[in-house]
Amino acid sequence: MNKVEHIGIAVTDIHVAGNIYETLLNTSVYKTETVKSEGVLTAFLQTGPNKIELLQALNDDSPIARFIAKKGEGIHHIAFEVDDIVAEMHRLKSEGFVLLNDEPKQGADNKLVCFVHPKSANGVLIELCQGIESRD
Ligand SMILES: CC[C@H](C(=O)O)C(=O)SCCNC(=O)CCNC(=O)[C@H](O)C(C)(C)COP(=O)(O)OP(=O)(O)OC[C@H]1O[C@@H](n2cnc3c(N)ncnc32)[C@H](O)[C@@H]1OP(=O)(O)O
Ligand SMILES: [Co+2]
Repeated sequence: MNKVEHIGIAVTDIHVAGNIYETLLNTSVYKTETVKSEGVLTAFLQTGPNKIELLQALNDDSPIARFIAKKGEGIHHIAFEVDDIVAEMHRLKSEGFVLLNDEPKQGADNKLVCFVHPKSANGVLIELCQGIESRD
């Protein structure tokens, strides 16, 4: 695990939240992206080396919709950058962590991602991210 790649925040309206975080961080949303496979619309902001990913549900089946229904808006996950997501998935699995996908899957912002169940990490949903351009 190299560093925190982004912090994911579940929001009901990505435009309202985007304006709030642009003012708060004194920066602009640099990318919005729909990830249909995840049922999410995302918006990214960067301040220094840190990224914030705002996430709005595309439909009621979205994990974001279920999260907000249960817990309201707020921090949804912490994503870590890894060099080799397959190797990290094997390592975590061998250490007994519960992975939510068996293969890396397409994430936002040009990443391959995998999620670790919150029950494996003291109630925190963890995302592993590998930049697609860094794959050989
Ligand atoms: C990929 C695009 C983008 C990117 O960065 O590239 C993203 O980050 S997309 C983010 C959205 N996608 C995901 O979150 C995929 C992984 N998530 C899941 O598979 C589910 O959301 C899961 C399994 C974490 C929860 O599923 P579900 O909500 O259907 O189940 P429960 O409501 O029964 O939850 C089980 C248990 O976990 C607690 N929970 C749920 N979500 C979270 C969370 N984000 N953080 C912490 N805890 C969470 C929930 O409260 C239940 O606990 P319990 O004690 O039983 O109430
Ligand atoms: Co994320």
